[in-house]
Amino acid sequence: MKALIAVLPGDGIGPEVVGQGTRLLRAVAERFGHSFELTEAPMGGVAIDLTASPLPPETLALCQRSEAVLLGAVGGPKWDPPAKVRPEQGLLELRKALGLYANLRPVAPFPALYDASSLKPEVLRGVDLLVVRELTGGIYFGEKRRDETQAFDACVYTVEEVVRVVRAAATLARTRRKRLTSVDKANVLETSRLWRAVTERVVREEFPDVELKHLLVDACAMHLIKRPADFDVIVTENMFGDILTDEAAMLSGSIGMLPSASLGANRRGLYEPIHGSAPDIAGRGVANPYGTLLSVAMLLRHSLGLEKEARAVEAAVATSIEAGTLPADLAPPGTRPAGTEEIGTAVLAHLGAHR
Ligand SMILES: NC(=O)C1=CN([C@@H]2O[C@H](COP(=O)(O)OP(=O)(O)OC[C@H]3O[C@@H](n4cnc5c(N)ncnc54)[C@H](O)[C@@H]3O)[C@@H](O)[C@H]2O)C=CC1
Ligand SMILES: CC(C)CC(=O)C(=O)O
Ligand SMILES: [Mg+2]
Repeated sequence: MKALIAVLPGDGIGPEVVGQGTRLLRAVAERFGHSFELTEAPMGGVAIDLTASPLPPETLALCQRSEAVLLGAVGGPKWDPPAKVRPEQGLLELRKALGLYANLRPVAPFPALYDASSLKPEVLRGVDLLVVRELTGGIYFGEKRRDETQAFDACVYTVEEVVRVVRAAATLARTRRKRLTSVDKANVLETSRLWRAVTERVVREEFPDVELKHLLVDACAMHLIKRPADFDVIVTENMFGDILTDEAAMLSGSIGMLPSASLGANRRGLYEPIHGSAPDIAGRGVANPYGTLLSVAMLLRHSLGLEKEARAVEAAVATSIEAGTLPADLAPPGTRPAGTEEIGTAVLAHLGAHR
């Protein structure tokens, strides 16, 4: 198949991990007989430096005409306040402009990495959960104001915004263990009371075969590390999903392991690891690229419909991890960690074996 893929490396370790992602996409195209046209564009801090805008119109237009977007990460101290324009605004605008309201963040720790996690192996055994985070509403997109004495961030959710993300999550739950946990703060927030009522109605009327439970977000943070194997699909609002998935990443051993897919009404999707630009390790060639490589698998599956290729990538990643090719954030003490590029090379080598 032919596909146009936009590539937005971004800032910090973004270009390092995305570099391995594009190598992998080219290798998949070559080995499976596809034609992927990869076009790079600036987004985030690098775009502010070039154009004064974190999401230049040309970058947005490229993403809009592409089948999929592969992104690294944006942000860094260079663009922190007092800078007026922030790289993160570009990412929020891009998600909104592409209508990507459902952010899928799977958490399925590799057994070979149980010892790298701060949790006990017996807690991690059997963990296979999917967080569906609402991505284009809530407090990240509400009106913001600030004066000398106070600041204000509005959190707004409409019924329609909740309906569509809950439908997406329940549809995914149907393909899994049919268990959906909706996470909110309905004991305090009005938006959460709306969220809970709408979720109840949508699941009862449209997904009677899916078991629905509700959890308050603070309790969910606890249950996620106490009994993570009990969860199947979690659906939650934008900010709660952002925070809970950084926490859930610790089940997998490192934040560098988790991929994501951001989807909307059509097949076009944005694929990115869940981590940020990691300025503390940028430029050293040591960043963990596995989250990005697994995001490539999600891109192949969700936007291009290439299931066989997606599985081949996931199998190559699993083989590389089982073979002990581990970056500094995962390598056991006393072992030599593999660099970012070395990991990319190992995964390409294993891809041949998993055709
Ligand atoms: N989607 C995006 O583009 C995101 C951007 N950010 C931005 O990134 C910048 C840094 O934010 P932080 O809070 O430090 O979060 P971060 O996720 O960039 O880093 C947190 C910690 O995890 C480590 N880490 C992250 N990814 C890693 C990887 N692939 N391999 C090895 N170690 C990794 C970092 O070295 C750091 O110690 C900020 O400007 C923030 O706004 C943060 C989250 C998401
Ligand atoms: C706008 C982003 C920086 C928010 C974030 O942390 C994420 O999407 O994971
Ligand atoms: Mg985050």
